[in-house]
Amino acid sequence: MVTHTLILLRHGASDWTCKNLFNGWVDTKLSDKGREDAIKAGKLMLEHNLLPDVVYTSCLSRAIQTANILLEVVDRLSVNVRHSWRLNERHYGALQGQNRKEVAQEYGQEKYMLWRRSYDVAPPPIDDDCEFSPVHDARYSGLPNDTIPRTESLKDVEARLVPYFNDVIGKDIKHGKVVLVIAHSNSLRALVKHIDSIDDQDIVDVNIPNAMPLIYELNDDLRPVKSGYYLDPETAAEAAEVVANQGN
Ligand SMILES: O=C(O)[C@@H](CO)OP(=O)(O)O
Repeated sequence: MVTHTLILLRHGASDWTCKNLFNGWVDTKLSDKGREDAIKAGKLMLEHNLLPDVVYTSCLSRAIQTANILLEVVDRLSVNVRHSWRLNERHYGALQGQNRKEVAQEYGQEKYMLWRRSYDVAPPPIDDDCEFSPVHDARYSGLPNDTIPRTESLKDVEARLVPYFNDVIGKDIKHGKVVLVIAHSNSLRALVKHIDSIDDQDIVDVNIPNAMPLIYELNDDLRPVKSGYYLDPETAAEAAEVVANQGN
């Protein structure tokens, strides 16, 4: 049976992640640590001879910066990098720009975790006149106004992302290209949920660490031949635990 390689990677740490702020669709940039994260991820992929033929990223700078740094490390700056808003982080609504710890303290741990990790509960929506709203951002000017989210649950992310995975990214995978997808904590949770057929309840416990390559071998139907695995499972598990506890 022919299998195809898909590599999923969350961008390196952003400047806001380091300050414990919710990012969402806000165009935060990589921190110094995030740049180092991207270099390490590239080196690890090089060590394992996992070299992308094509890269898909979101429209957000932290993912694009990660792609650029990583491609330089693996000496593949010439590969196509395709951007899509469908790979963007989940829109965190009115929580964008707020401190995780303060949100947890103000609304309580249960609500905080419901907003952060539940499948179908979205945070309160952002106002269009808020400085963190994407409605006036030129990169989304081609989208109908009602397609631009004001908040999203993981379910909403899955709905906008899975068709793009199946119809666009999937085409390259089926053509035998090694595909690297560089996205975000929650857009990758939605993708992993879809690929691994994870239950709505169980996805609550899945956390994706920054810049840890997660490898899938897929068949022609884009179904996993075996479950996804991290190239450095121990470090990935520790880093996922840190993500899970952010804000506690
Ligand atoms: O801030 C965000 O948008 C995400 C990380 O990118 O946060 P969390 O992991 O808490 O969902």
